[in-house]
Amino acid sequence: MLKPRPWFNFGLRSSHLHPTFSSSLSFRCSANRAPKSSQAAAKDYTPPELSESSGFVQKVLFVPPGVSPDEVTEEMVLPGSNIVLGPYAGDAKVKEVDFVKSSNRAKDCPKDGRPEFAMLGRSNVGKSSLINFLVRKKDVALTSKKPGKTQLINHFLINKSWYIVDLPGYGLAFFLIQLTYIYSFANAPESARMDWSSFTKGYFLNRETLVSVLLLVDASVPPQKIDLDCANWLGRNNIPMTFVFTKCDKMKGGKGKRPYENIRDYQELIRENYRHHPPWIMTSTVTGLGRDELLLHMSQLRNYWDNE
Ligand SMILES: Nc1nc2c(ncn2[C@@H]2O[C@H](COP(=O)(O)OP(=O)(O)OP(=O)(O)O)[C@@H](O)[C@H]2O)c(=O)[nH]1
Ligand SMILES: [Mg+2]
Repeated sequence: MLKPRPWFNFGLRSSHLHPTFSSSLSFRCSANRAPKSSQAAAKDYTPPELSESSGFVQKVLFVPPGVSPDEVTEEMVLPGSNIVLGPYAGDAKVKEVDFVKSSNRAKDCPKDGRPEFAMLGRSNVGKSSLINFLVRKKDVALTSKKPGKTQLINHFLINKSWYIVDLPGYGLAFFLIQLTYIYSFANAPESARMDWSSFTKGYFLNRETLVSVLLLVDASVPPQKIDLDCANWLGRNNIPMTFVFTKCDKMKGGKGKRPYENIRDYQELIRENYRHHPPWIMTSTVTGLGRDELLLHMSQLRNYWDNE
């Protein structure tokens, strides 16, 4: 039996064709106020006006267990995110990390019942780097400039009490095809694009101790259909997720969009599919953006999980 995770009922729409509420999330990052660095990007993003109804708060902010939407104030929203900090947050420091094992099937993963967070995202999005960043160690998880580095389900035990799980990336074919400029693949059916191995899918569908997926999305490129497909697949299967935008330090020049613009575009697409916006947060392993905030978010989910 999967433990209920009531904080993650985002209400995935059955059809992607019916956006029911308009674009009400107020990004105050206008083109005239383009931030100079990614840190500035996070600071420049201000949460929506909280004077509006609690229904509005629920649509754009992630309100965790223990918090009523009516009591949310701007100070409670973690910088560079839509995440409200609640009473379950705490004990967010990483004091020690141990690599436990690599598994090639969900069945072989640790069975000690400890809660875990899984890193999911396209190959090369920065999953392994984010783990090293969170635990402040260089080489706990192996990273590479070339996609396809992580091939198994890798469990890292934090403070002897919870796990971060590194996974192989999806979309390797997509990545290679993009490189060779064959864009037709982008129009392939979802099933064809969701090319990550069935063992990874088995992990998501059967892992009882999974508190949340961290779905990593590269903020330095425009929204990719494969990432939206992945979010929808998780939503359809009631698997809780947090969007973690990576590489927020990368600044595009010329016509290239800046990370916060890509994030805004991505969120507009997500909003079409969900009644409540899932939690999201901006990060950069280069500038340190989002580390403490993400750990706090993970702590509130984990502590709630532990107490239920
Ligand atoms: N500029 C920048 N580069 C990053 C960031 N995070 C990761 N990278 C780089 O992205 C590349 C891929 O990182 P990995 O962590 O190996 O990516 P992965 O998602 O684990 O890739 P697979 O194991 O192939 O699925 C490496 O060259 C990293 O240095 C970031 O926040 N900013
Ligand atoms: Mg990796």
